[in-house]
Formats: sequence, C-alpha cells, structure tokens
Amino acid sequence: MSAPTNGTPPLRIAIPNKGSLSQSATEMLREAGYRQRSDTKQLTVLDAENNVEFFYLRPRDIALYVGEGTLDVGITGRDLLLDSGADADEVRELGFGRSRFRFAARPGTLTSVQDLGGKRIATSYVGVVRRHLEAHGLEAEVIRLDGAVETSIQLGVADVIADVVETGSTLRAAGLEVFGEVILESEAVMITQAGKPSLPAGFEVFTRRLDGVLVARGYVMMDYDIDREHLQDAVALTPGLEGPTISPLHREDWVAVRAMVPRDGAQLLMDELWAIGARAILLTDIHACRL
Ligand SMILES: Nc1ncnc2c1ncn2[C@@H]1O[C@H](COP(=O)(O)OP(=O)(O)OP(=O)(O)O)[C@@H](O)[C@H]1O
Ligand SMILES: O=P(O)(O)OC[C@H]1O[C@H](OP(=O)(O)OP(=O)(O)O)[C@H](O)[C@@H]1O
Ligand SMILES: [Mg+2]
Repeated sequence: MSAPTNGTPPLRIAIPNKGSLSQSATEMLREAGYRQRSDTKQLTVLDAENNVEFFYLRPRDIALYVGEGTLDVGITGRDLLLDSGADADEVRELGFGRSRFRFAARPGTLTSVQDLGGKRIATSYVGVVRRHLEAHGLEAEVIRLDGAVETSIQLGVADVIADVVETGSTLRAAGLEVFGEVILESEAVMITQAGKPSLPAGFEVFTRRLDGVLVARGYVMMDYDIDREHLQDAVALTPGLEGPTISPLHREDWVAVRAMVPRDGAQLLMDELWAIGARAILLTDIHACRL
C-alpha cells in the first residue's frame, strides 16, 4: 500500500533492541498494527503505511536520544529513564517489564538503608543509587558494573548490591537477601522530550493505538441477560466505561446487557451476576479498540 504521508516526516520512535523489554515492546507495537523488524539484526524499520520509523536501540540509551530531541518517542524502563537523568518525561505506563529495584546483601550483614554508610555498593544503576543515598544523607562507594551484579559480593568486589529484582531467583541463587525499602518500582514506559510544546503529527494516533492495546489487554467484554427488576443491581456491578448497552429481549421484562469489565476479577463478577439472576453470561476477548 502507498504511504498516506502527504510529505510529513515520519514519527521517529526508539524501541529496545535487546534485553527484557525488547520482545514485549515489539509484540505491543505489532498488536497496535505497526510493522516490526523480521530480523533482529535490522537497526531501523520504516513503516511507510503508518508514516512511522522505528529505531532499535539499547534500552539504556533510549532516554538520551529522546531527551535531546533526536527521536520523538521512546519505549524504555522507568528505572533506565531515571538513571539516565535525561530530559525526558514518562507519558504512559505500558504494563510489561515490571520489576523492583532493591538493595541486597548476604543474610544478616545489613538490615536497613542506614547500614549502607561507608559500604561498597555494586550496581548498573549508579544514578538511581547515588540519588537514593543522597536523599538519605548517606555516603558510600558506588561501583558501576555492567551486569551479573549479584556475583560481585562473592568475588569480594562489593558488600552490597542494588539491582533489578523480578522473581528473586537470581538473588536466591547468589545466596543474597533484599533489605530496606523498595528503591523504585519500574515497568516499561513511553517517553517524550520534557517540556516539548508540541509533538509531531502521528503522535496522537500512536498513543491512541497503544492505549487501545492496553485496554484490549486489560478488559474483556461481558454480555448477559437479566430481568428488569434486577437491572439496576446488575448495572452497578458492570457500569462499563461510558455506561453499558441495554437492549430489549423478545422475552418480556428481560434485557440484554453488554459492558466492558476489567479482565482481573471477571470470573468473580460472573458469579455475582449469576447470583442476582443474570443468565447467558458470556465473556469475550477484545482484540483491538479505540476509546
Ligand atoms: N528479570 C527482569 N524482569 C523484568 N524486567 C527486567 C528484568 N531484568 C531487567 N528488566 C528491565 O529491563 C530494563 C533493562 O533492560 P536491559 O536490556 O538493559 O537489561 P536486561 O533486560 O537485563 O538485558 P541484558 O542484561 O541481557 O542486556 C530495565 O527497565 C529493567 O527494569
Ligand atoms: O529476580 P529475577 O527474576 O531473577 O530477575 C532479576 C535479574 O534479571 C536481570 O538480570 P539479567 O538476566 O538481565 O542479567 P544481567 O545481570 O547480566 O543484566 C536483573 O539484572 C537481575 O539479575
Ligand atoms: Mg540485565
């Protein structure tokens, strides 16, 4: 198909090329109807039909490109955005790549953030750690490592680590335990340059499409039949986004109700609807939507 660009330059979007966020970001963009690379060696993809160009970059570098305005939009981790100190703002949470950033040490050696004073802390997120120490008025040596941070304690390079924790299995395998408060909760986010007065054409469509994917993932469509006497109770359970659709049924005093409901808890909701008299309760996936 030819490109409906009218000579407008494409929206330039940075996407993680490797690591934990890469596959999920690509999947989300495919679901939103964008062309993605077919070979992981490809560095850029021009989706001419949608007038969008994708740049596959290291997730750690994405906030820098967006912060200085070289690229219009980026997908990266909140922890990487904060660590970079780049002049970019988070505009959407994308619901994948969720993790916590935590301190960890050998069991019994350190128990609170206050114990960090004067210690050697290994991390790949020097910016986040330094800011956290400053906020607590603590001084410690921060050692920058690229990865496999958990091993640094065993090797005698550090007393403490600060790293990404998801399931905790890497920490357990290294014989380490988290301590102190959670430093930050991270997930994949959409970012744009801070304080940019206006974004290029195509940005609004891009965000609306991603919002559509988020809603399609987070909601399901619920249909059921109920007698008018219990309709108000049923509608209170399924208010929908802008009010449910109510259609008359051939059976007198009965109506059909259709409403979007959150995917989490949908089964419980079906039980509750059944209990107040709803019947023929159906749950269907939403493949795509624009709200
Ligand atoms: N196990 C994990 N679970 C969820 N998110 C993670 C995990 N490991 C890293 N992340 C997130 O991925 C982003 C870091 O991506 P990056 O590609 O730099 O590291 P990575 O995923 O650890 O890849 P690699 O170490 O193989 O290069 C951060 O936002 C981080 O929070
Ligand atoms: O809590 P878990 O589920 O075990 O996940 C957390 C681990 O995943 C990431 O490591 P990665 O595999 O990216 O290796 P790296 O340390 O070389 O970055 C992160 O740095 C932690 O080590
Ligand atoms: Mg890693």
